Amino acid sequence: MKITVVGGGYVGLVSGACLADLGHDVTIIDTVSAKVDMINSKKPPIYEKGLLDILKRTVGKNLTASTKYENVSESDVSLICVGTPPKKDGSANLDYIKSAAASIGEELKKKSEKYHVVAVKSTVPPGTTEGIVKTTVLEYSGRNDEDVGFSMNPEFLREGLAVEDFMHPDRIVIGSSDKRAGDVIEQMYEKLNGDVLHTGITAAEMIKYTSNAFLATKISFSNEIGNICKSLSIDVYEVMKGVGMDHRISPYFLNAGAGFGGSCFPKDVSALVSLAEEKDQNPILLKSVLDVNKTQPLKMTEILKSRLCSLKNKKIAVLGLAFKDNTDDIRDSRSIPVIEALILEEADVFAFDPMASDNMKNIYPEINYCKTALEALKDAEGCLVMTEWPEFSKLNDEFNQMKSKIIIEGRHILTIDEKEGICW
Ligand SMILES: NC(=O)C1=CN([C@@H]2O[C@H](COP(=O)(O)OP(=O)(O)OC[C@H]3O[C@@H](n4cnc5c(N)ncnc54)[C@H](O)[C@@H]3O)[C@@H](O)[C@H]2O)C=CC1
Ligand SMILES: O=C(O)[C@H]1O[C@H](OP(=O)(O)OP(=O)(O)OC[C@H]2O[C@@H](n3ccc(=O)[nH]c3=O)[C@H](O)[C@@H]2O)[C@H](O)[C@@H](O)[C@@H]1O
Repeated sequence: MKITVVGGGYVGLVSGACLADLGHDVTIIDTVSAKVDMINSKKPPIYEKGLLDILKRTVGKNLTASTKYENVSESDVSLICVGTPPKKDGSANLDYIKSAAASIGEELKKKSEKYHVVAVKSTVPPGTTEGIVKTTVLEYSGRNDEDVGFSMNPEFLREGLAVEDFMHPDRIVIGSSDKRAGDVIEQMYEKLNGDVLHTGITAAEMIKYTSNAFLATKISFSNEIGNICKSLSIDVYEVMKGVGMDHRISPYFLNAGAGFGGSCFPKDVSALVSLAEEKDQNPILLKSVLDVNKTQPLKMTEILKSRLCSLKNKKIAVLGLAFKDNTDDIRDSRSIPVIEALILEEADVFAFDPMASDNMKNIYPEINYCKTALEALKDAEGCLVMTEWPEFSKLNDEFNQMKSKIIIEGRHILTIDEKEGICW
């Protein structure tokens, strides 16, 4: 199958590379020429485990990247994977979606014999695929919806595990305007084993928001229970282990701590709140999910301040800058409000992250970036652990180099005894 992937970011690049690895002919289109050049040189612009090997196997054979849309009309499917970032009011900015749909439409105008399916993989509010993508593609192409099909095929991959998740999905959701379009998308995934669910287009759009909102709710719920547990001197991890053994609950996403970051949970829950409010609903549960998440990281600096009295001019180690382990992505990382608070308290911040320091330097050039955890910890008076990097579990003697061993953990990752959890 010939596939055009529009947008070469986390979702587009991983999806495009994996689809090429499954044997399809794939062209990734991105407006940023530096990204396109890197992909064509087999250098992933983002870090994802396994991605480099796939690019080595496929670029120059059945995977190519381009800034031009010229191959669209020859392909069977175009997958829209551009960003849908939050606007100031929390609603989703759909400008990139509209512009991608217009460019696809212009290309489809040129050769109009071949049946083509436009599928949206980006996370979009219900109504977007039909209300914006379909109308724009049909307007710009001059075609009708008999020879262009439309689908919404949400992506559920996690950063850091993106290749693994794409290749081994729990489910493949295919929302489509008609059976023909849905069957083309199903065929695209025929080599994968996930359960396939065909739905209407708006239901598929809503499945994506609901999945992310539910996972975010599990985390904020665990954090609230964790805060209660801390006040009662109970270990929330022991509690959640017992709770998660009920198969109706499941043990996943019950890790209490500094809260959820990343480019999707905060953005998607806010967009769902905004959608609900547009329809005169008051989504109190979802608003609380965001409220718990906002206050959670600041509890860490509060605890630290209560232990040290003042943070002024004190060396504080921040371990972990990425929003989670195995990624260099710092979007909405819980370490951002923590660094902000430490700067306000005039602390001397010494940060270490195995991958994300360069990205954080662009936001906070004024703090110190260390090459090792030891460099950050040596003579520090306090330490905040912000990311669940597995290698932090191996740290032991390094903590003995601290001036005072006050260690507040926002993730349940350390194995040493002298530590305090944010909510356990
Ligand atoms: N990052 C993730 O783990 C996941 C993201 N999603 C959703 O997928 C969508 C994309 O997310 P990411 O890949 O993280 O975004 P990203 O920001 O990493 O990538 C988007 C890419 O699209 C390109 N682009 C923008 N406008 C374009 C246009 N008109 N034509 C061609 N390229 C264009 C940008 O240059 C950028 O490289 C979002 O809706 C997100 O919510 C869904 C599942 C997982
Ligand atoms: O739509 C998306 O972009 C993606 O969002 C999340 O994936 P991702 O944000 O990459 O990472 P997660 O592993 O879900 O972690 C998100 C945040 O929650 C935190 N988290 C996770 C699990 C947990 O139990 N507790 C907890 O605080 C992590 O530290 C991290 O900050 C979803 O897990 C994916 O299914 C979805 O496709």
